[in-house]
Amino acid sequence: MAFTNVCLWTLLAFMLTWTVFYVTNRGKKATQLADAVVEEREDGATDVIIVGAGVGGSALAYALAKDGRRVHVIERDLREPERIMGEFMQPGGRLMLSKLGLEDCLEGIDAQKATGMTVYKDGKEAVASFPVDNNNFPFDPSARSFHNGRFVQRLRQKASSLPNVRLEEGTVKSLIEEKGVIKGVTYKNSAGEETTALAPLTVVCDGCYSNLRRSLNDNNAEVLSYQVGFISKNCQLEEPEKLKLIMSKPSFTMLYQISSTDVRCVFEVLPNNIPSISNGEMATFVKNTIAPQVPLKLRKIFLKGIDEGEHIKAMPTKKMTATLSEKKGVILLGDAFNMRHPAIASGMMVLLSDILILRRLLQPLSNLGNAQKISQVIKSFYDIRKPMSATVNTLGNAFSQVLVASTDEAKEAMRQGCYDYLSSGGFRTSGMMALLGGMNPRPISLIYHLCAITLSSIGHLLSPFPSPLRIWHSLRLFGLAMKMLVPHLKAEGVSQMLFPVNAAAYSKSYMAATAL
Ligand SMILES: Cc1cc2nc3c(=O)[nH]c(=O)nc-3n(C[C@H](O)[C@H](O)[C@H](O)COP(=O)(O)OP(=O)(O)OC[C@H]3O[C@@H](n4cnc5c(N)ncnc54)[C@H](O)[C@@H]3O)c2cc1C
Repeated sequence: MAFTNVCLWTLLAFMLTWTVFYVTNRGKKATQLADAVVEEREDGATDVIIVGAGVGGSALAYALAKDGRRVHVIERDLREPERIMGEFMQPGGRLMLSKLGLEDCLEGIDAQKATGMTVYKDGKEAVASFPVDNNNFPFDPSARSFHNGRFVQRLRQKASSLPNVRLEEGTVKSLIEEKGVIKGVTYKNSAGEETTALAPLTVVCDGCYSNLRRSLNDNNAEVLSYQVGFISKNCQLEEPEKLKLIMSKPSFTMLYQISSTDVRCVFEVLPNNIPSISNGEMATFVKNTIAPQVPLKLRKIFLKGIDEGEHIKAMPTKKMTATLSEKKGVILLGDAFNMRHPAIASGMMVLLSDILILRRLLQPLSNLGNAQKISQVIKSFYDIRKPMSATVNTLGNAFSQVLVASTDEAKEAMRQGCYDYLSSGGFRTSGMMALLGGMNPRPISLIYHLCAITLSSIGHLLSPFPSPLRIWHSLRLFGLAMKMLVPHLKAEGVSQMLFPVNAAAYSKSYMAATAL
């Protein structure tokens, strides 16, 4: 007893000493920072240069200009983009848009309401809806799907309608750097002249093919697969409010309404086996391999686009963990900063959440020329974004792996388990849909549901009785699940992800009903 008491008191004393040391040290650091001689730059009329006016660059330009910053956005091509990415805005993303005052950019573009999805596997189907009674989500629980280019144009118009935003067509060639501080960019303007722009802060938001990232960090994107898509025009899906997810082979196929008359058809192919689009092999692959797996009631619409010779496009799907740059005076954002598999269509949501966080952190700074303070902002930004970004990144990467068909019994059991879980209704379905919709960005909930899927898949595999072979497959399935989850957790930072206070703070600040 006496020994236990001594141990407890020693531990308490240690913790008290550590706390006092930590608090004092933090105080000292803060004072040092305030006293530090910081370089205040006066670079003329611009506060922020933004490279790229895609989803992120345009939204950020609007947010910062609303706070009074003078923003110069340089975009390579101001025509309406035609892409097969960024066509589905999750409910969580719509909440972020509304907090940024940009919700009206989803209006006037014939965007379609989506309330969930219908999942198809081996002749069976199940409906999974976004939960309508989620007390933690203070917004309309529905998504919107649309032509990405129309949405981007609305964002650009909205940003450039502000007098303190200058949106210019030009291609940024390089960043101007002096002693580790980014001072601006060199770019080719629409007249073809090489010129420069200077500002105390440069935000690089040049998308998934970013050229500028290389001069800021050595982060490399990993190509996971390709998404191949085309549009079937002048048609409407049965129950158009539900995205159709088909668990096909080699991986998933999706159909969703992107306007009142256009249906996006998209499927995934693995990197080592991509039929050529230009010589017609892809169209044949669609007809002979993918179409027969599309349920009969959807097949006519699926084939319509191919039969009418609609353009087929392929996009690499990539993943890249977020890494901070050592350089000062610069922020990387959007796909140039962080990417996850797009199976759960959430890249824009993470990006808009990032913009909200950055905007809030930058608001107290009267002058963006204090490179040291900007560095502090970036470090805080990196931590605050974790609940949303880590949940979405881990879910996207794990979900995409589960959706790949396999002849391996353990992998297939996991895939079946995922279908069963999503189609079971009740708490399991609503929990997963809240995660997929960005309505509950809590890593701990994600881990809970991923573990539950694993355990129910194992239960399924062992039934009706646990033979030695079934036990062996179950153990392998468990190993696979760990292999799927652990690297993602490690990449996102276990402690940052699992510390529940971070998620609670994020929800309180960024998911609350109140405007920012
Ligand atoms: C196949 C696929 C499907 C996806 N589907 C979805 C989805 O349904 N929902 C979702 O939320 N997310 C989805 N995503 C992710 C989402 O599209 C991205 O996260 C989002 O578009 C990133 O926005 P961004 O502003 O970083 O980049 P972008 O929107 O790509 O914008 C980058 C801009 O920078 C410009 N630019 C590039 N280089 C230069 C330069 N040197 N100088 C000047 N300008 C330059 C480009 O022209 C472009 O306008 C998908 C991704 C993929 C790959």
